[in-house]
Amino acid sequence: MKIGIIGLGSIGQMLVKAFTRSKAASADSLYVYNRTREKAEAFAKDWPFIVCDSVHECAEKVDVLFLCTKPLDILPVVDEIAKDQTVQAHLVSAAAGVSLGDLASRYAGPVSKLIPTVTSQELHGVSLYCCHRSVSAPDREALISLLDHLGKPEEVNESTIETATILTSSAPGLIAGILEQFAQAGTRHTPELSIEQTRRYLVETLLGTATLLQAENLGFDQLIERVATKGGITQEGLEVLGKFLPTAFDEVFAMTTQKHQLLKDMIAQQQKA
Ligand SMILES: O=C(O)[C@@H]1CCC=N1
Repeated sequence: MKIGIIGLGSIGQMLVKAFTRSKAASADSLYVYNRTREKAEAFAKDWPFIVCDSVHECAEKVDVLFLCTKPLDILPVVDEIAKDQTVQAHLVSAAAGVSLGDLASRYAGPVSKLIPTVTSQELHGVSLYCCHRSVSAPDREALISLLDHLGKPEEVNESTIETATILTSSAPGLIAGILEQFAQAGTRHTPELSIEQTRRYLVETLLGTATLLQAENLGFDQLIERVATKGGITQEGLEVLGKFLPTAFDEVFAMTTQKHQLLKDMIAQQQKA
């Protein structure tokens, strides 16, 4: 299976690293196009692949093509691919805000949507995907088995993908933001603990927490029960979180939904132009 990637931003780079590390792709089956060729050549020194000269060259060589450009660059790239009607690659757009309908309105071949996550570089994380009806069963299976290399693929429909995006793709950034606040509060409360110490404690604790949850297939409530003695210290902390976090997270979903809508409005403008 030949894999193509358009755009070497953080998601394009993550896919190159994950497909290479997991052996889903080899140096002679991975094709990459980036607007600045030098950046692709420099990256290929550490993570070897074939550097393409154009979007078209990449599209005509591969079976599946991941479009990892900014959302507003996706449709122009699809148009460039669709100009050559002999191209048959399965196009997989990795941009938020661009719908399956948008993609299918510009390209007659198979199209899918992927919401990847930066943690897939370590072969862990959820990859959200949905396939247009134009995607055949074998193309769908081939995509899922590629996504299997990135962690856990989860099929979603377009009515749930935006909320799911916050819980999977945005989440590493949001979790880092939460941990930074936690670390800063720790050092504010006890200045003898440096910010480096409090951050270090939390990173190791995060890793241990995720590993334990997974190893024993624990529910969050079961883990809480294991840590928090009834009437004990952790219980006090949990009560504070229960008071403030529901409003904070409701607001996170409200604001990110607004931003998704703004992006979809801009894509709709592109569709009209
Ligand atoms: O923050 C963003 O706009 C994108 C979508 C999800 C993760 N990154």
